Amino acid sequence: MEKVLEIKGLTKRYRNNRGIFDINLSVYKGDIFGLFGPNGVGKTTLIKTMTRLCNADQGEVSMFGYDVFLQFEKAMEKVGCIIETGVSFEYMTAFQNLQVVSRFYPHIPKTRIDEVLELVGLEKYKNEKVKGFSSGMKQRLALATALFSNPELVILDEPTSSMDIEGMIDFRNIIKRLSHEQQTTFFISSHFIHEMERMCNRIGILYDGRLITSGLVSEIINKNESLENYYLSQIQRVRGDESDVCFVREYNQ
Ligand SMILES: Nc1ncnc2c1ncn2[C@@H]1O[C@H](COP(=O)(O)OP(=O)(O)OP(=O)(O)O)[C@@H](O)[C@H]1O
Repeated sequence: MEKVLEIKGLTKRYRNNRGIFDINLSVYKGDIFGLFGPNGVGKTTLIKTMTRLCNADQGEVSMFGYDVFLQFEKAMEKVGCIIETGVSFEYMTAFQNLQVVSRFYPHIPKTRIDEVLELVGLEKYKNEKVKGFSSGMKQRLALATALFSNPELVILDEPTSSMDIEGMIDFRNIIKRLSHEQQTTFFISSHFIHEMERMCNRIGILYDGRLITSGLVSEIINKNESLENYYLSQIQRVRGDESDVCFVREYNQ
C-alpha cells in the first residue's frame, strides 16, 4: 500500500493550552480517511497544522513522501483542500469563480470548469451569482474548487456541515466514485458519525486534541455493532468513567 500522508508526533498547543497533541497517523492511496470528533476537539487545528496554515510546535508531516515543513510546494503539488469555509466571490457566478481558479492551472483545459460543475451537481446554476446560493450550494462550489486540478489527495474540513440529505448523498457518491475509479485519496473531517460509517474505509477518532484510536471501518464494524458504539466505548475507555456515556446510550433507546 502506497502511503500518501504520514503524520508523526504532531503537536500544536495554543496559549490557552488547547490544541492537538502527539498525533500519529497514516493514510494510504485510495483511502477515504475520516477524522471524527465532536465540536472543539481539534479537527480544524489538525488540518491547519498539517497543511502549514498554522505553525506546529513539534512533529513531522509528509505528503507523497515530501516533508510539508521543508518541501511545502512539492508536498502540496497534488493536494486539493477546503479548510474551514471555501472562499468564493459572491458577486461572480459559479462559472466565473471557477474561471478564477482555472487561472492558477494554465495547463488544465477550460472544459474542466463544466466538468467539475457537473460533478458536484451545480451545472444548472452555473450562471447564477454565488450571493444567491444556499450554504449547501456554496459547499458544492467549494468542492468543485478543491477538485478542479484533479488532485490525488483531497483534504476537506467539515465539507457537508450545511448540506441537506441529497447534498450529503451526492457528496458521498462523488467521493466514493473518485476513490474507486481514480484512486483519489481523501482526508475528511466531520462530526457526522453515520455519514463517516457509510463513506470512509479508515477512521481516526479525535478527543480532547488526541487521536485516541484509528483503524479500518470494516474491522471496527465487525467487532462492534456500529461506529457509534465503538466511539462510545473508546470515549469510555479514555475517560475512565461510565456515567455520561451510559446516559447517552439510555437516552437513545
Ligand atoms: N486560535 C486559537 N487560539 C486559541 N484556541 C483556539 C484557537 N483555535 C482553536 N482553538 C481551540 O482549540 C480547540 C480545538 O478547536 P478546533 O477548531 O480545532 O476544533 P474542531 O474539532 O475543528 O471544532 P468544530 O467541530 O466545532 O469545528 C477548541 O477548544 C478551540 O476553542
